[in-house]
Amino acid sequence: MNNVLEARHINKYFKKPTLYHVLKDINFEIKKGEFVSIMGKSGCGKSTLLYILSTMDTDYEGELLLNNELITGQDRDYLSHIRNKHIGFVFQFHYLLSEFSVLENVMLPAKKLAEKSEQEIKQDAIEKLKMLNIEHLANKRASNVSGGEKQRIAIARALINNPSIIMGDEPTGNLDSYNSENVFNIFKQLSADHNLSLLVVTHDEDFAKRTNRIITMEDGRIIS
Ligand SMILES: Nc1ncnc2c1ncn2[C@@H]1O[C@H](COP(=O)(O)OP(=O)(O)OP(=O)(O)O)[C@@H](O)[C@H]1O
Repeated sequence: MNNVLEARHINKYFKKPTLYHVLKDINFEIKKGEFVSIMGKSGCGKSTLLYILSTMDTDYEGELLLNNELITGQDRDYLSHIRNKHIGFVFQFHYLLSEFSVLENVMLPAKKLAEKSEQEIKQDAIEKLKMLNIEHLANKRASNVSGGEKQRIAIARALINNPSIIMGDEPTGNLDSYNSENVFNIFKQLSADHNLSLLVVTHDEDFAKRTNRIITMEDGRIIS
């Protein structure tokens, strides 16, 4: 009952250029507060799986549940709403809008959700920046901060709607070891102190070893 995310018998086929069975009977669950990593060689299907789990790709077989609600088969508008409300994303590249301020970047997903006033959203964004020790950057342009700071801003943005789960696709892939460690510690703290679930695709074994659980994929299957 405590599952935030559940994948049941997920299969995925790419139909072009030839039929390719890319995900093969994927089953797993992520509990509240769990910090889980996904590892596997290049091409084993990690990004394809993350795309499905994040509700972006709906062309698959099987069932996906988010907070015990069946997500599979819901229409696009509903999925977009669910995604914005319950899932925070942190990518290898931060995708911040460079001409906007740091504060405006963090506020954007909450504005899109449109459930709070501008003033409330601003307060929430400042609170997230404080949580990540980057409140002093609030009024800087996003283009004028360092790489490590950009990733912390991206994490603040991922947290703005108080999601149930953070999904990361190589979130430390573009960072040096100091900043990677920083991101790891932030994730660890979010899971331990805020009971947030995290699911992170990574090639970094040192990072993965220190998460609660490693899901290892090989040739489209979970092997451990
Ligand atoms: N749109 C597509 N059409 C056909 N095949 C695809 C498509 N997207 C990915 N693939 C293939 O599916 C397989 C899984 O790709 P995926 O990107 O999920 O791997 P990955 O484990 O994330 O790899 P990496 O670690 O390099 O990011 C690969 O063989 C890839 O070439």
